Amino acid sequence: MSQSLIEGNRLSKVYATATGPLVALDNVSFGIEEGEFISLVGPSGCGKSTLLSILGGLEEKSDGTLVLAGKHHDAPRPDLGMMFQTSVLFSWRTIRENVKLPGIILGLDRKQQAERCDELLDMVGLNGFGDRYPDELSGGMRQRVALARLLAHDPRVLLMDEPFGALDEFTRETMNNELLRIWEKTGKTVVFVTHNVGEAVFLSDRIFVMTPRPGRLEGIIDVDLPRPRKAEIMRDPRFSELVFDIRRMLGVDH
Ligand SMILES: Nc1ncnc2c1ncn2[C@@H]1O[C@H](COP(=O)(O)OP(=O)(O)OP(=O)(O)O)[C@@H](O)[C@H]1O
Repeated sequence: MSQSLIEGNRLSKVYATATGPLVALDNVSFGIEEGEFISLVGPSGCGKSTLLSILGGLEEKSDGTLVLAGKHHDAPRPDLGMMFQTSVLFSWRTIRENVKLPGIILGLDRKQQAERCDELLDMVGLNGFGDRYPDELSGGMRQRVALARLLAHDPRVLLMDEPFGALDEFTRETMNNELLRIWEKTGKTVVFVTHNVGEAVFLSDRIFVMTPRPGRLEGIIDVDLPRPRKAEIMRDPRFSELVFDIRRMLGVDH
């Protein structure tokens, strides 16, 4: 059987805390295929960020194995990119300089990076904003910059931790549409953390449903909705059915 791009096998994470060991992830196994859009959903504290950090090589696992593109994986690497809820932009650098930063750190060709930066700003709808500073932009625009920066060094896998969680509902929907458009165009593999079940159904090929204490993978849901997806898909009875099934798995609708 061919190997998945990312394979987690019996992953566990135990944190040492003042009150004793805390099991944040318990025996989590999965495979993620190249080009898939995966969401991790579950209530606060079920281990979504911990799992994403382990996937990003930022956090050490306590047990289990993790393989990325056929190699054991436990440290940050250039074919991974991470994006967080707040954009962590450098306020003294222009938007263009912020977007180019990962490429500079990785020592990529500066001319190519400059061209790519302009293409990316265009792609995220920020054409003409390259010389502005982060403080001059709205929260939604700053997350667009973060998205362009995430793509700047052309990582194979995008790890996104509630990237639009701090945005208002309308901006979040716009960003979700943009993300899907970019994902369809670039064919990246995405792992996306969210509390929002509707957002996960709208975006994903498959949803990893997680439950807390200890953090477990309760089940994996195939989202059998057609693509490309537009907001109208939310009117599809199958959309509501999937949202309901996931909420029930999470114990929300009794
Ligand atoms: N560095 C740490 N030290 C000790 N405990 C931690 C640490 N990081 C996370 N935890 C604990 O591990 C569990 C899982 O946390 P995690 O942040 O992964 O959950 P989450 O599902 O991402 O939550 P949220 O949706 O609120 O961000 C929680 O009980 C949390 O308190």
